[in-house]
Amino acid sequence: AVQHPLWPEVDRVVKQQVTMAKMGIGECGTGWQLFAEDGEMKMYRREEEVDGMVVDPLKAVHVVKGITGHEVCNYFFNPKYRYDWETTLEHMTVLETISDDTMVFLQTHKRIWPASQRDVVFWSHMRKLPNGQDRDGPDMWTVVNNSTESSEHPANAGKCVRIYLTVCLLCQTRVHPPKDGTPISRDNVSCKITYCSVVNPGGWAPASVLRAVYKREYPKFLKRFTAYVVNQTKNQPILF
Ligand SMILES: CCCCCc1ccc(-c2ccc(S(=O)(=O)CCO)cc2)cc1CCc1ccccn1
Repeated sequence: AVQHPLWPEVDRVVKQQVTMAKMGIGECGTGWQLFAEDGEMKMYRREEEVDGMVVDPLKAVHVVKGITGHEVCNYFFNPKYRYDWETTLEHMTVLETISDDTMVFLQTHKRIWPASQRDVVFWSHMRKLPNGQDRDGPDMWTVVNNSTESSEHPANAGKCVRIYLTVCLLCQTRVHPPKDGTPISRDNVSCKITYCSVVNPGGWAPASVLRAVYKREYPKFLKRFTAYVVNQTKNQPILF
């Protein structure tokens, strides 16, 4: 089949992001600070600035009972659910459907005072990853979102400041088979979620405002999103 022009970049960025997401916090270099903790969820950030702008990389690790990596990635990737869980989303447009696992989105996020409103254009790709070493272990699933250009939606042409991001959601399903050989239920599965993001806020925004936004919004986003997936799947057959 003829390759889409974005495909080589998608494949390269996905492999690069998954490799980094798999690395433990200790292996990801120094300077990571734990800035939020809630039960199984631990959120780290590194304070980094590029041209005086805050671009703090973020890495969150969470373990959620009762859901699988395939289910988590489906609800994160599929646009039809996004308004249900993405609290700061004002508008989302699918600019292009490249394939059933690769799409291009335009999103405008609600304005956060005193900064100006932001928008973002990114490709989003969902993929099952071979689990390599242990053949019979459950697979890993990932969704990678990466900023891209759109000639129809040039950056900073309207009221919004264009942000640039790379996001990786990496999910590993864990199955704890019941001792008595009964069929596996949702009580026997859990999902280890690693969420990595680097966001360049585009135009200038005060470092204190950005860091306050991230400190408030990221824990809220991950808790709300995972609770949403638990609620959506609880009475459905398990999707491995
Ligand atoms: C002055 C504020 C400037 C930054 C605002 C900003 C930046 C990035 C994003 C954002 C974060 C995650 C994604 S995603 O993981 O791809 C999921 C699909 O939506 C896409 C966009 C959002 C927001 C708005 C504030 C904010 C910060 C975190 C989390 C949520 N909201």
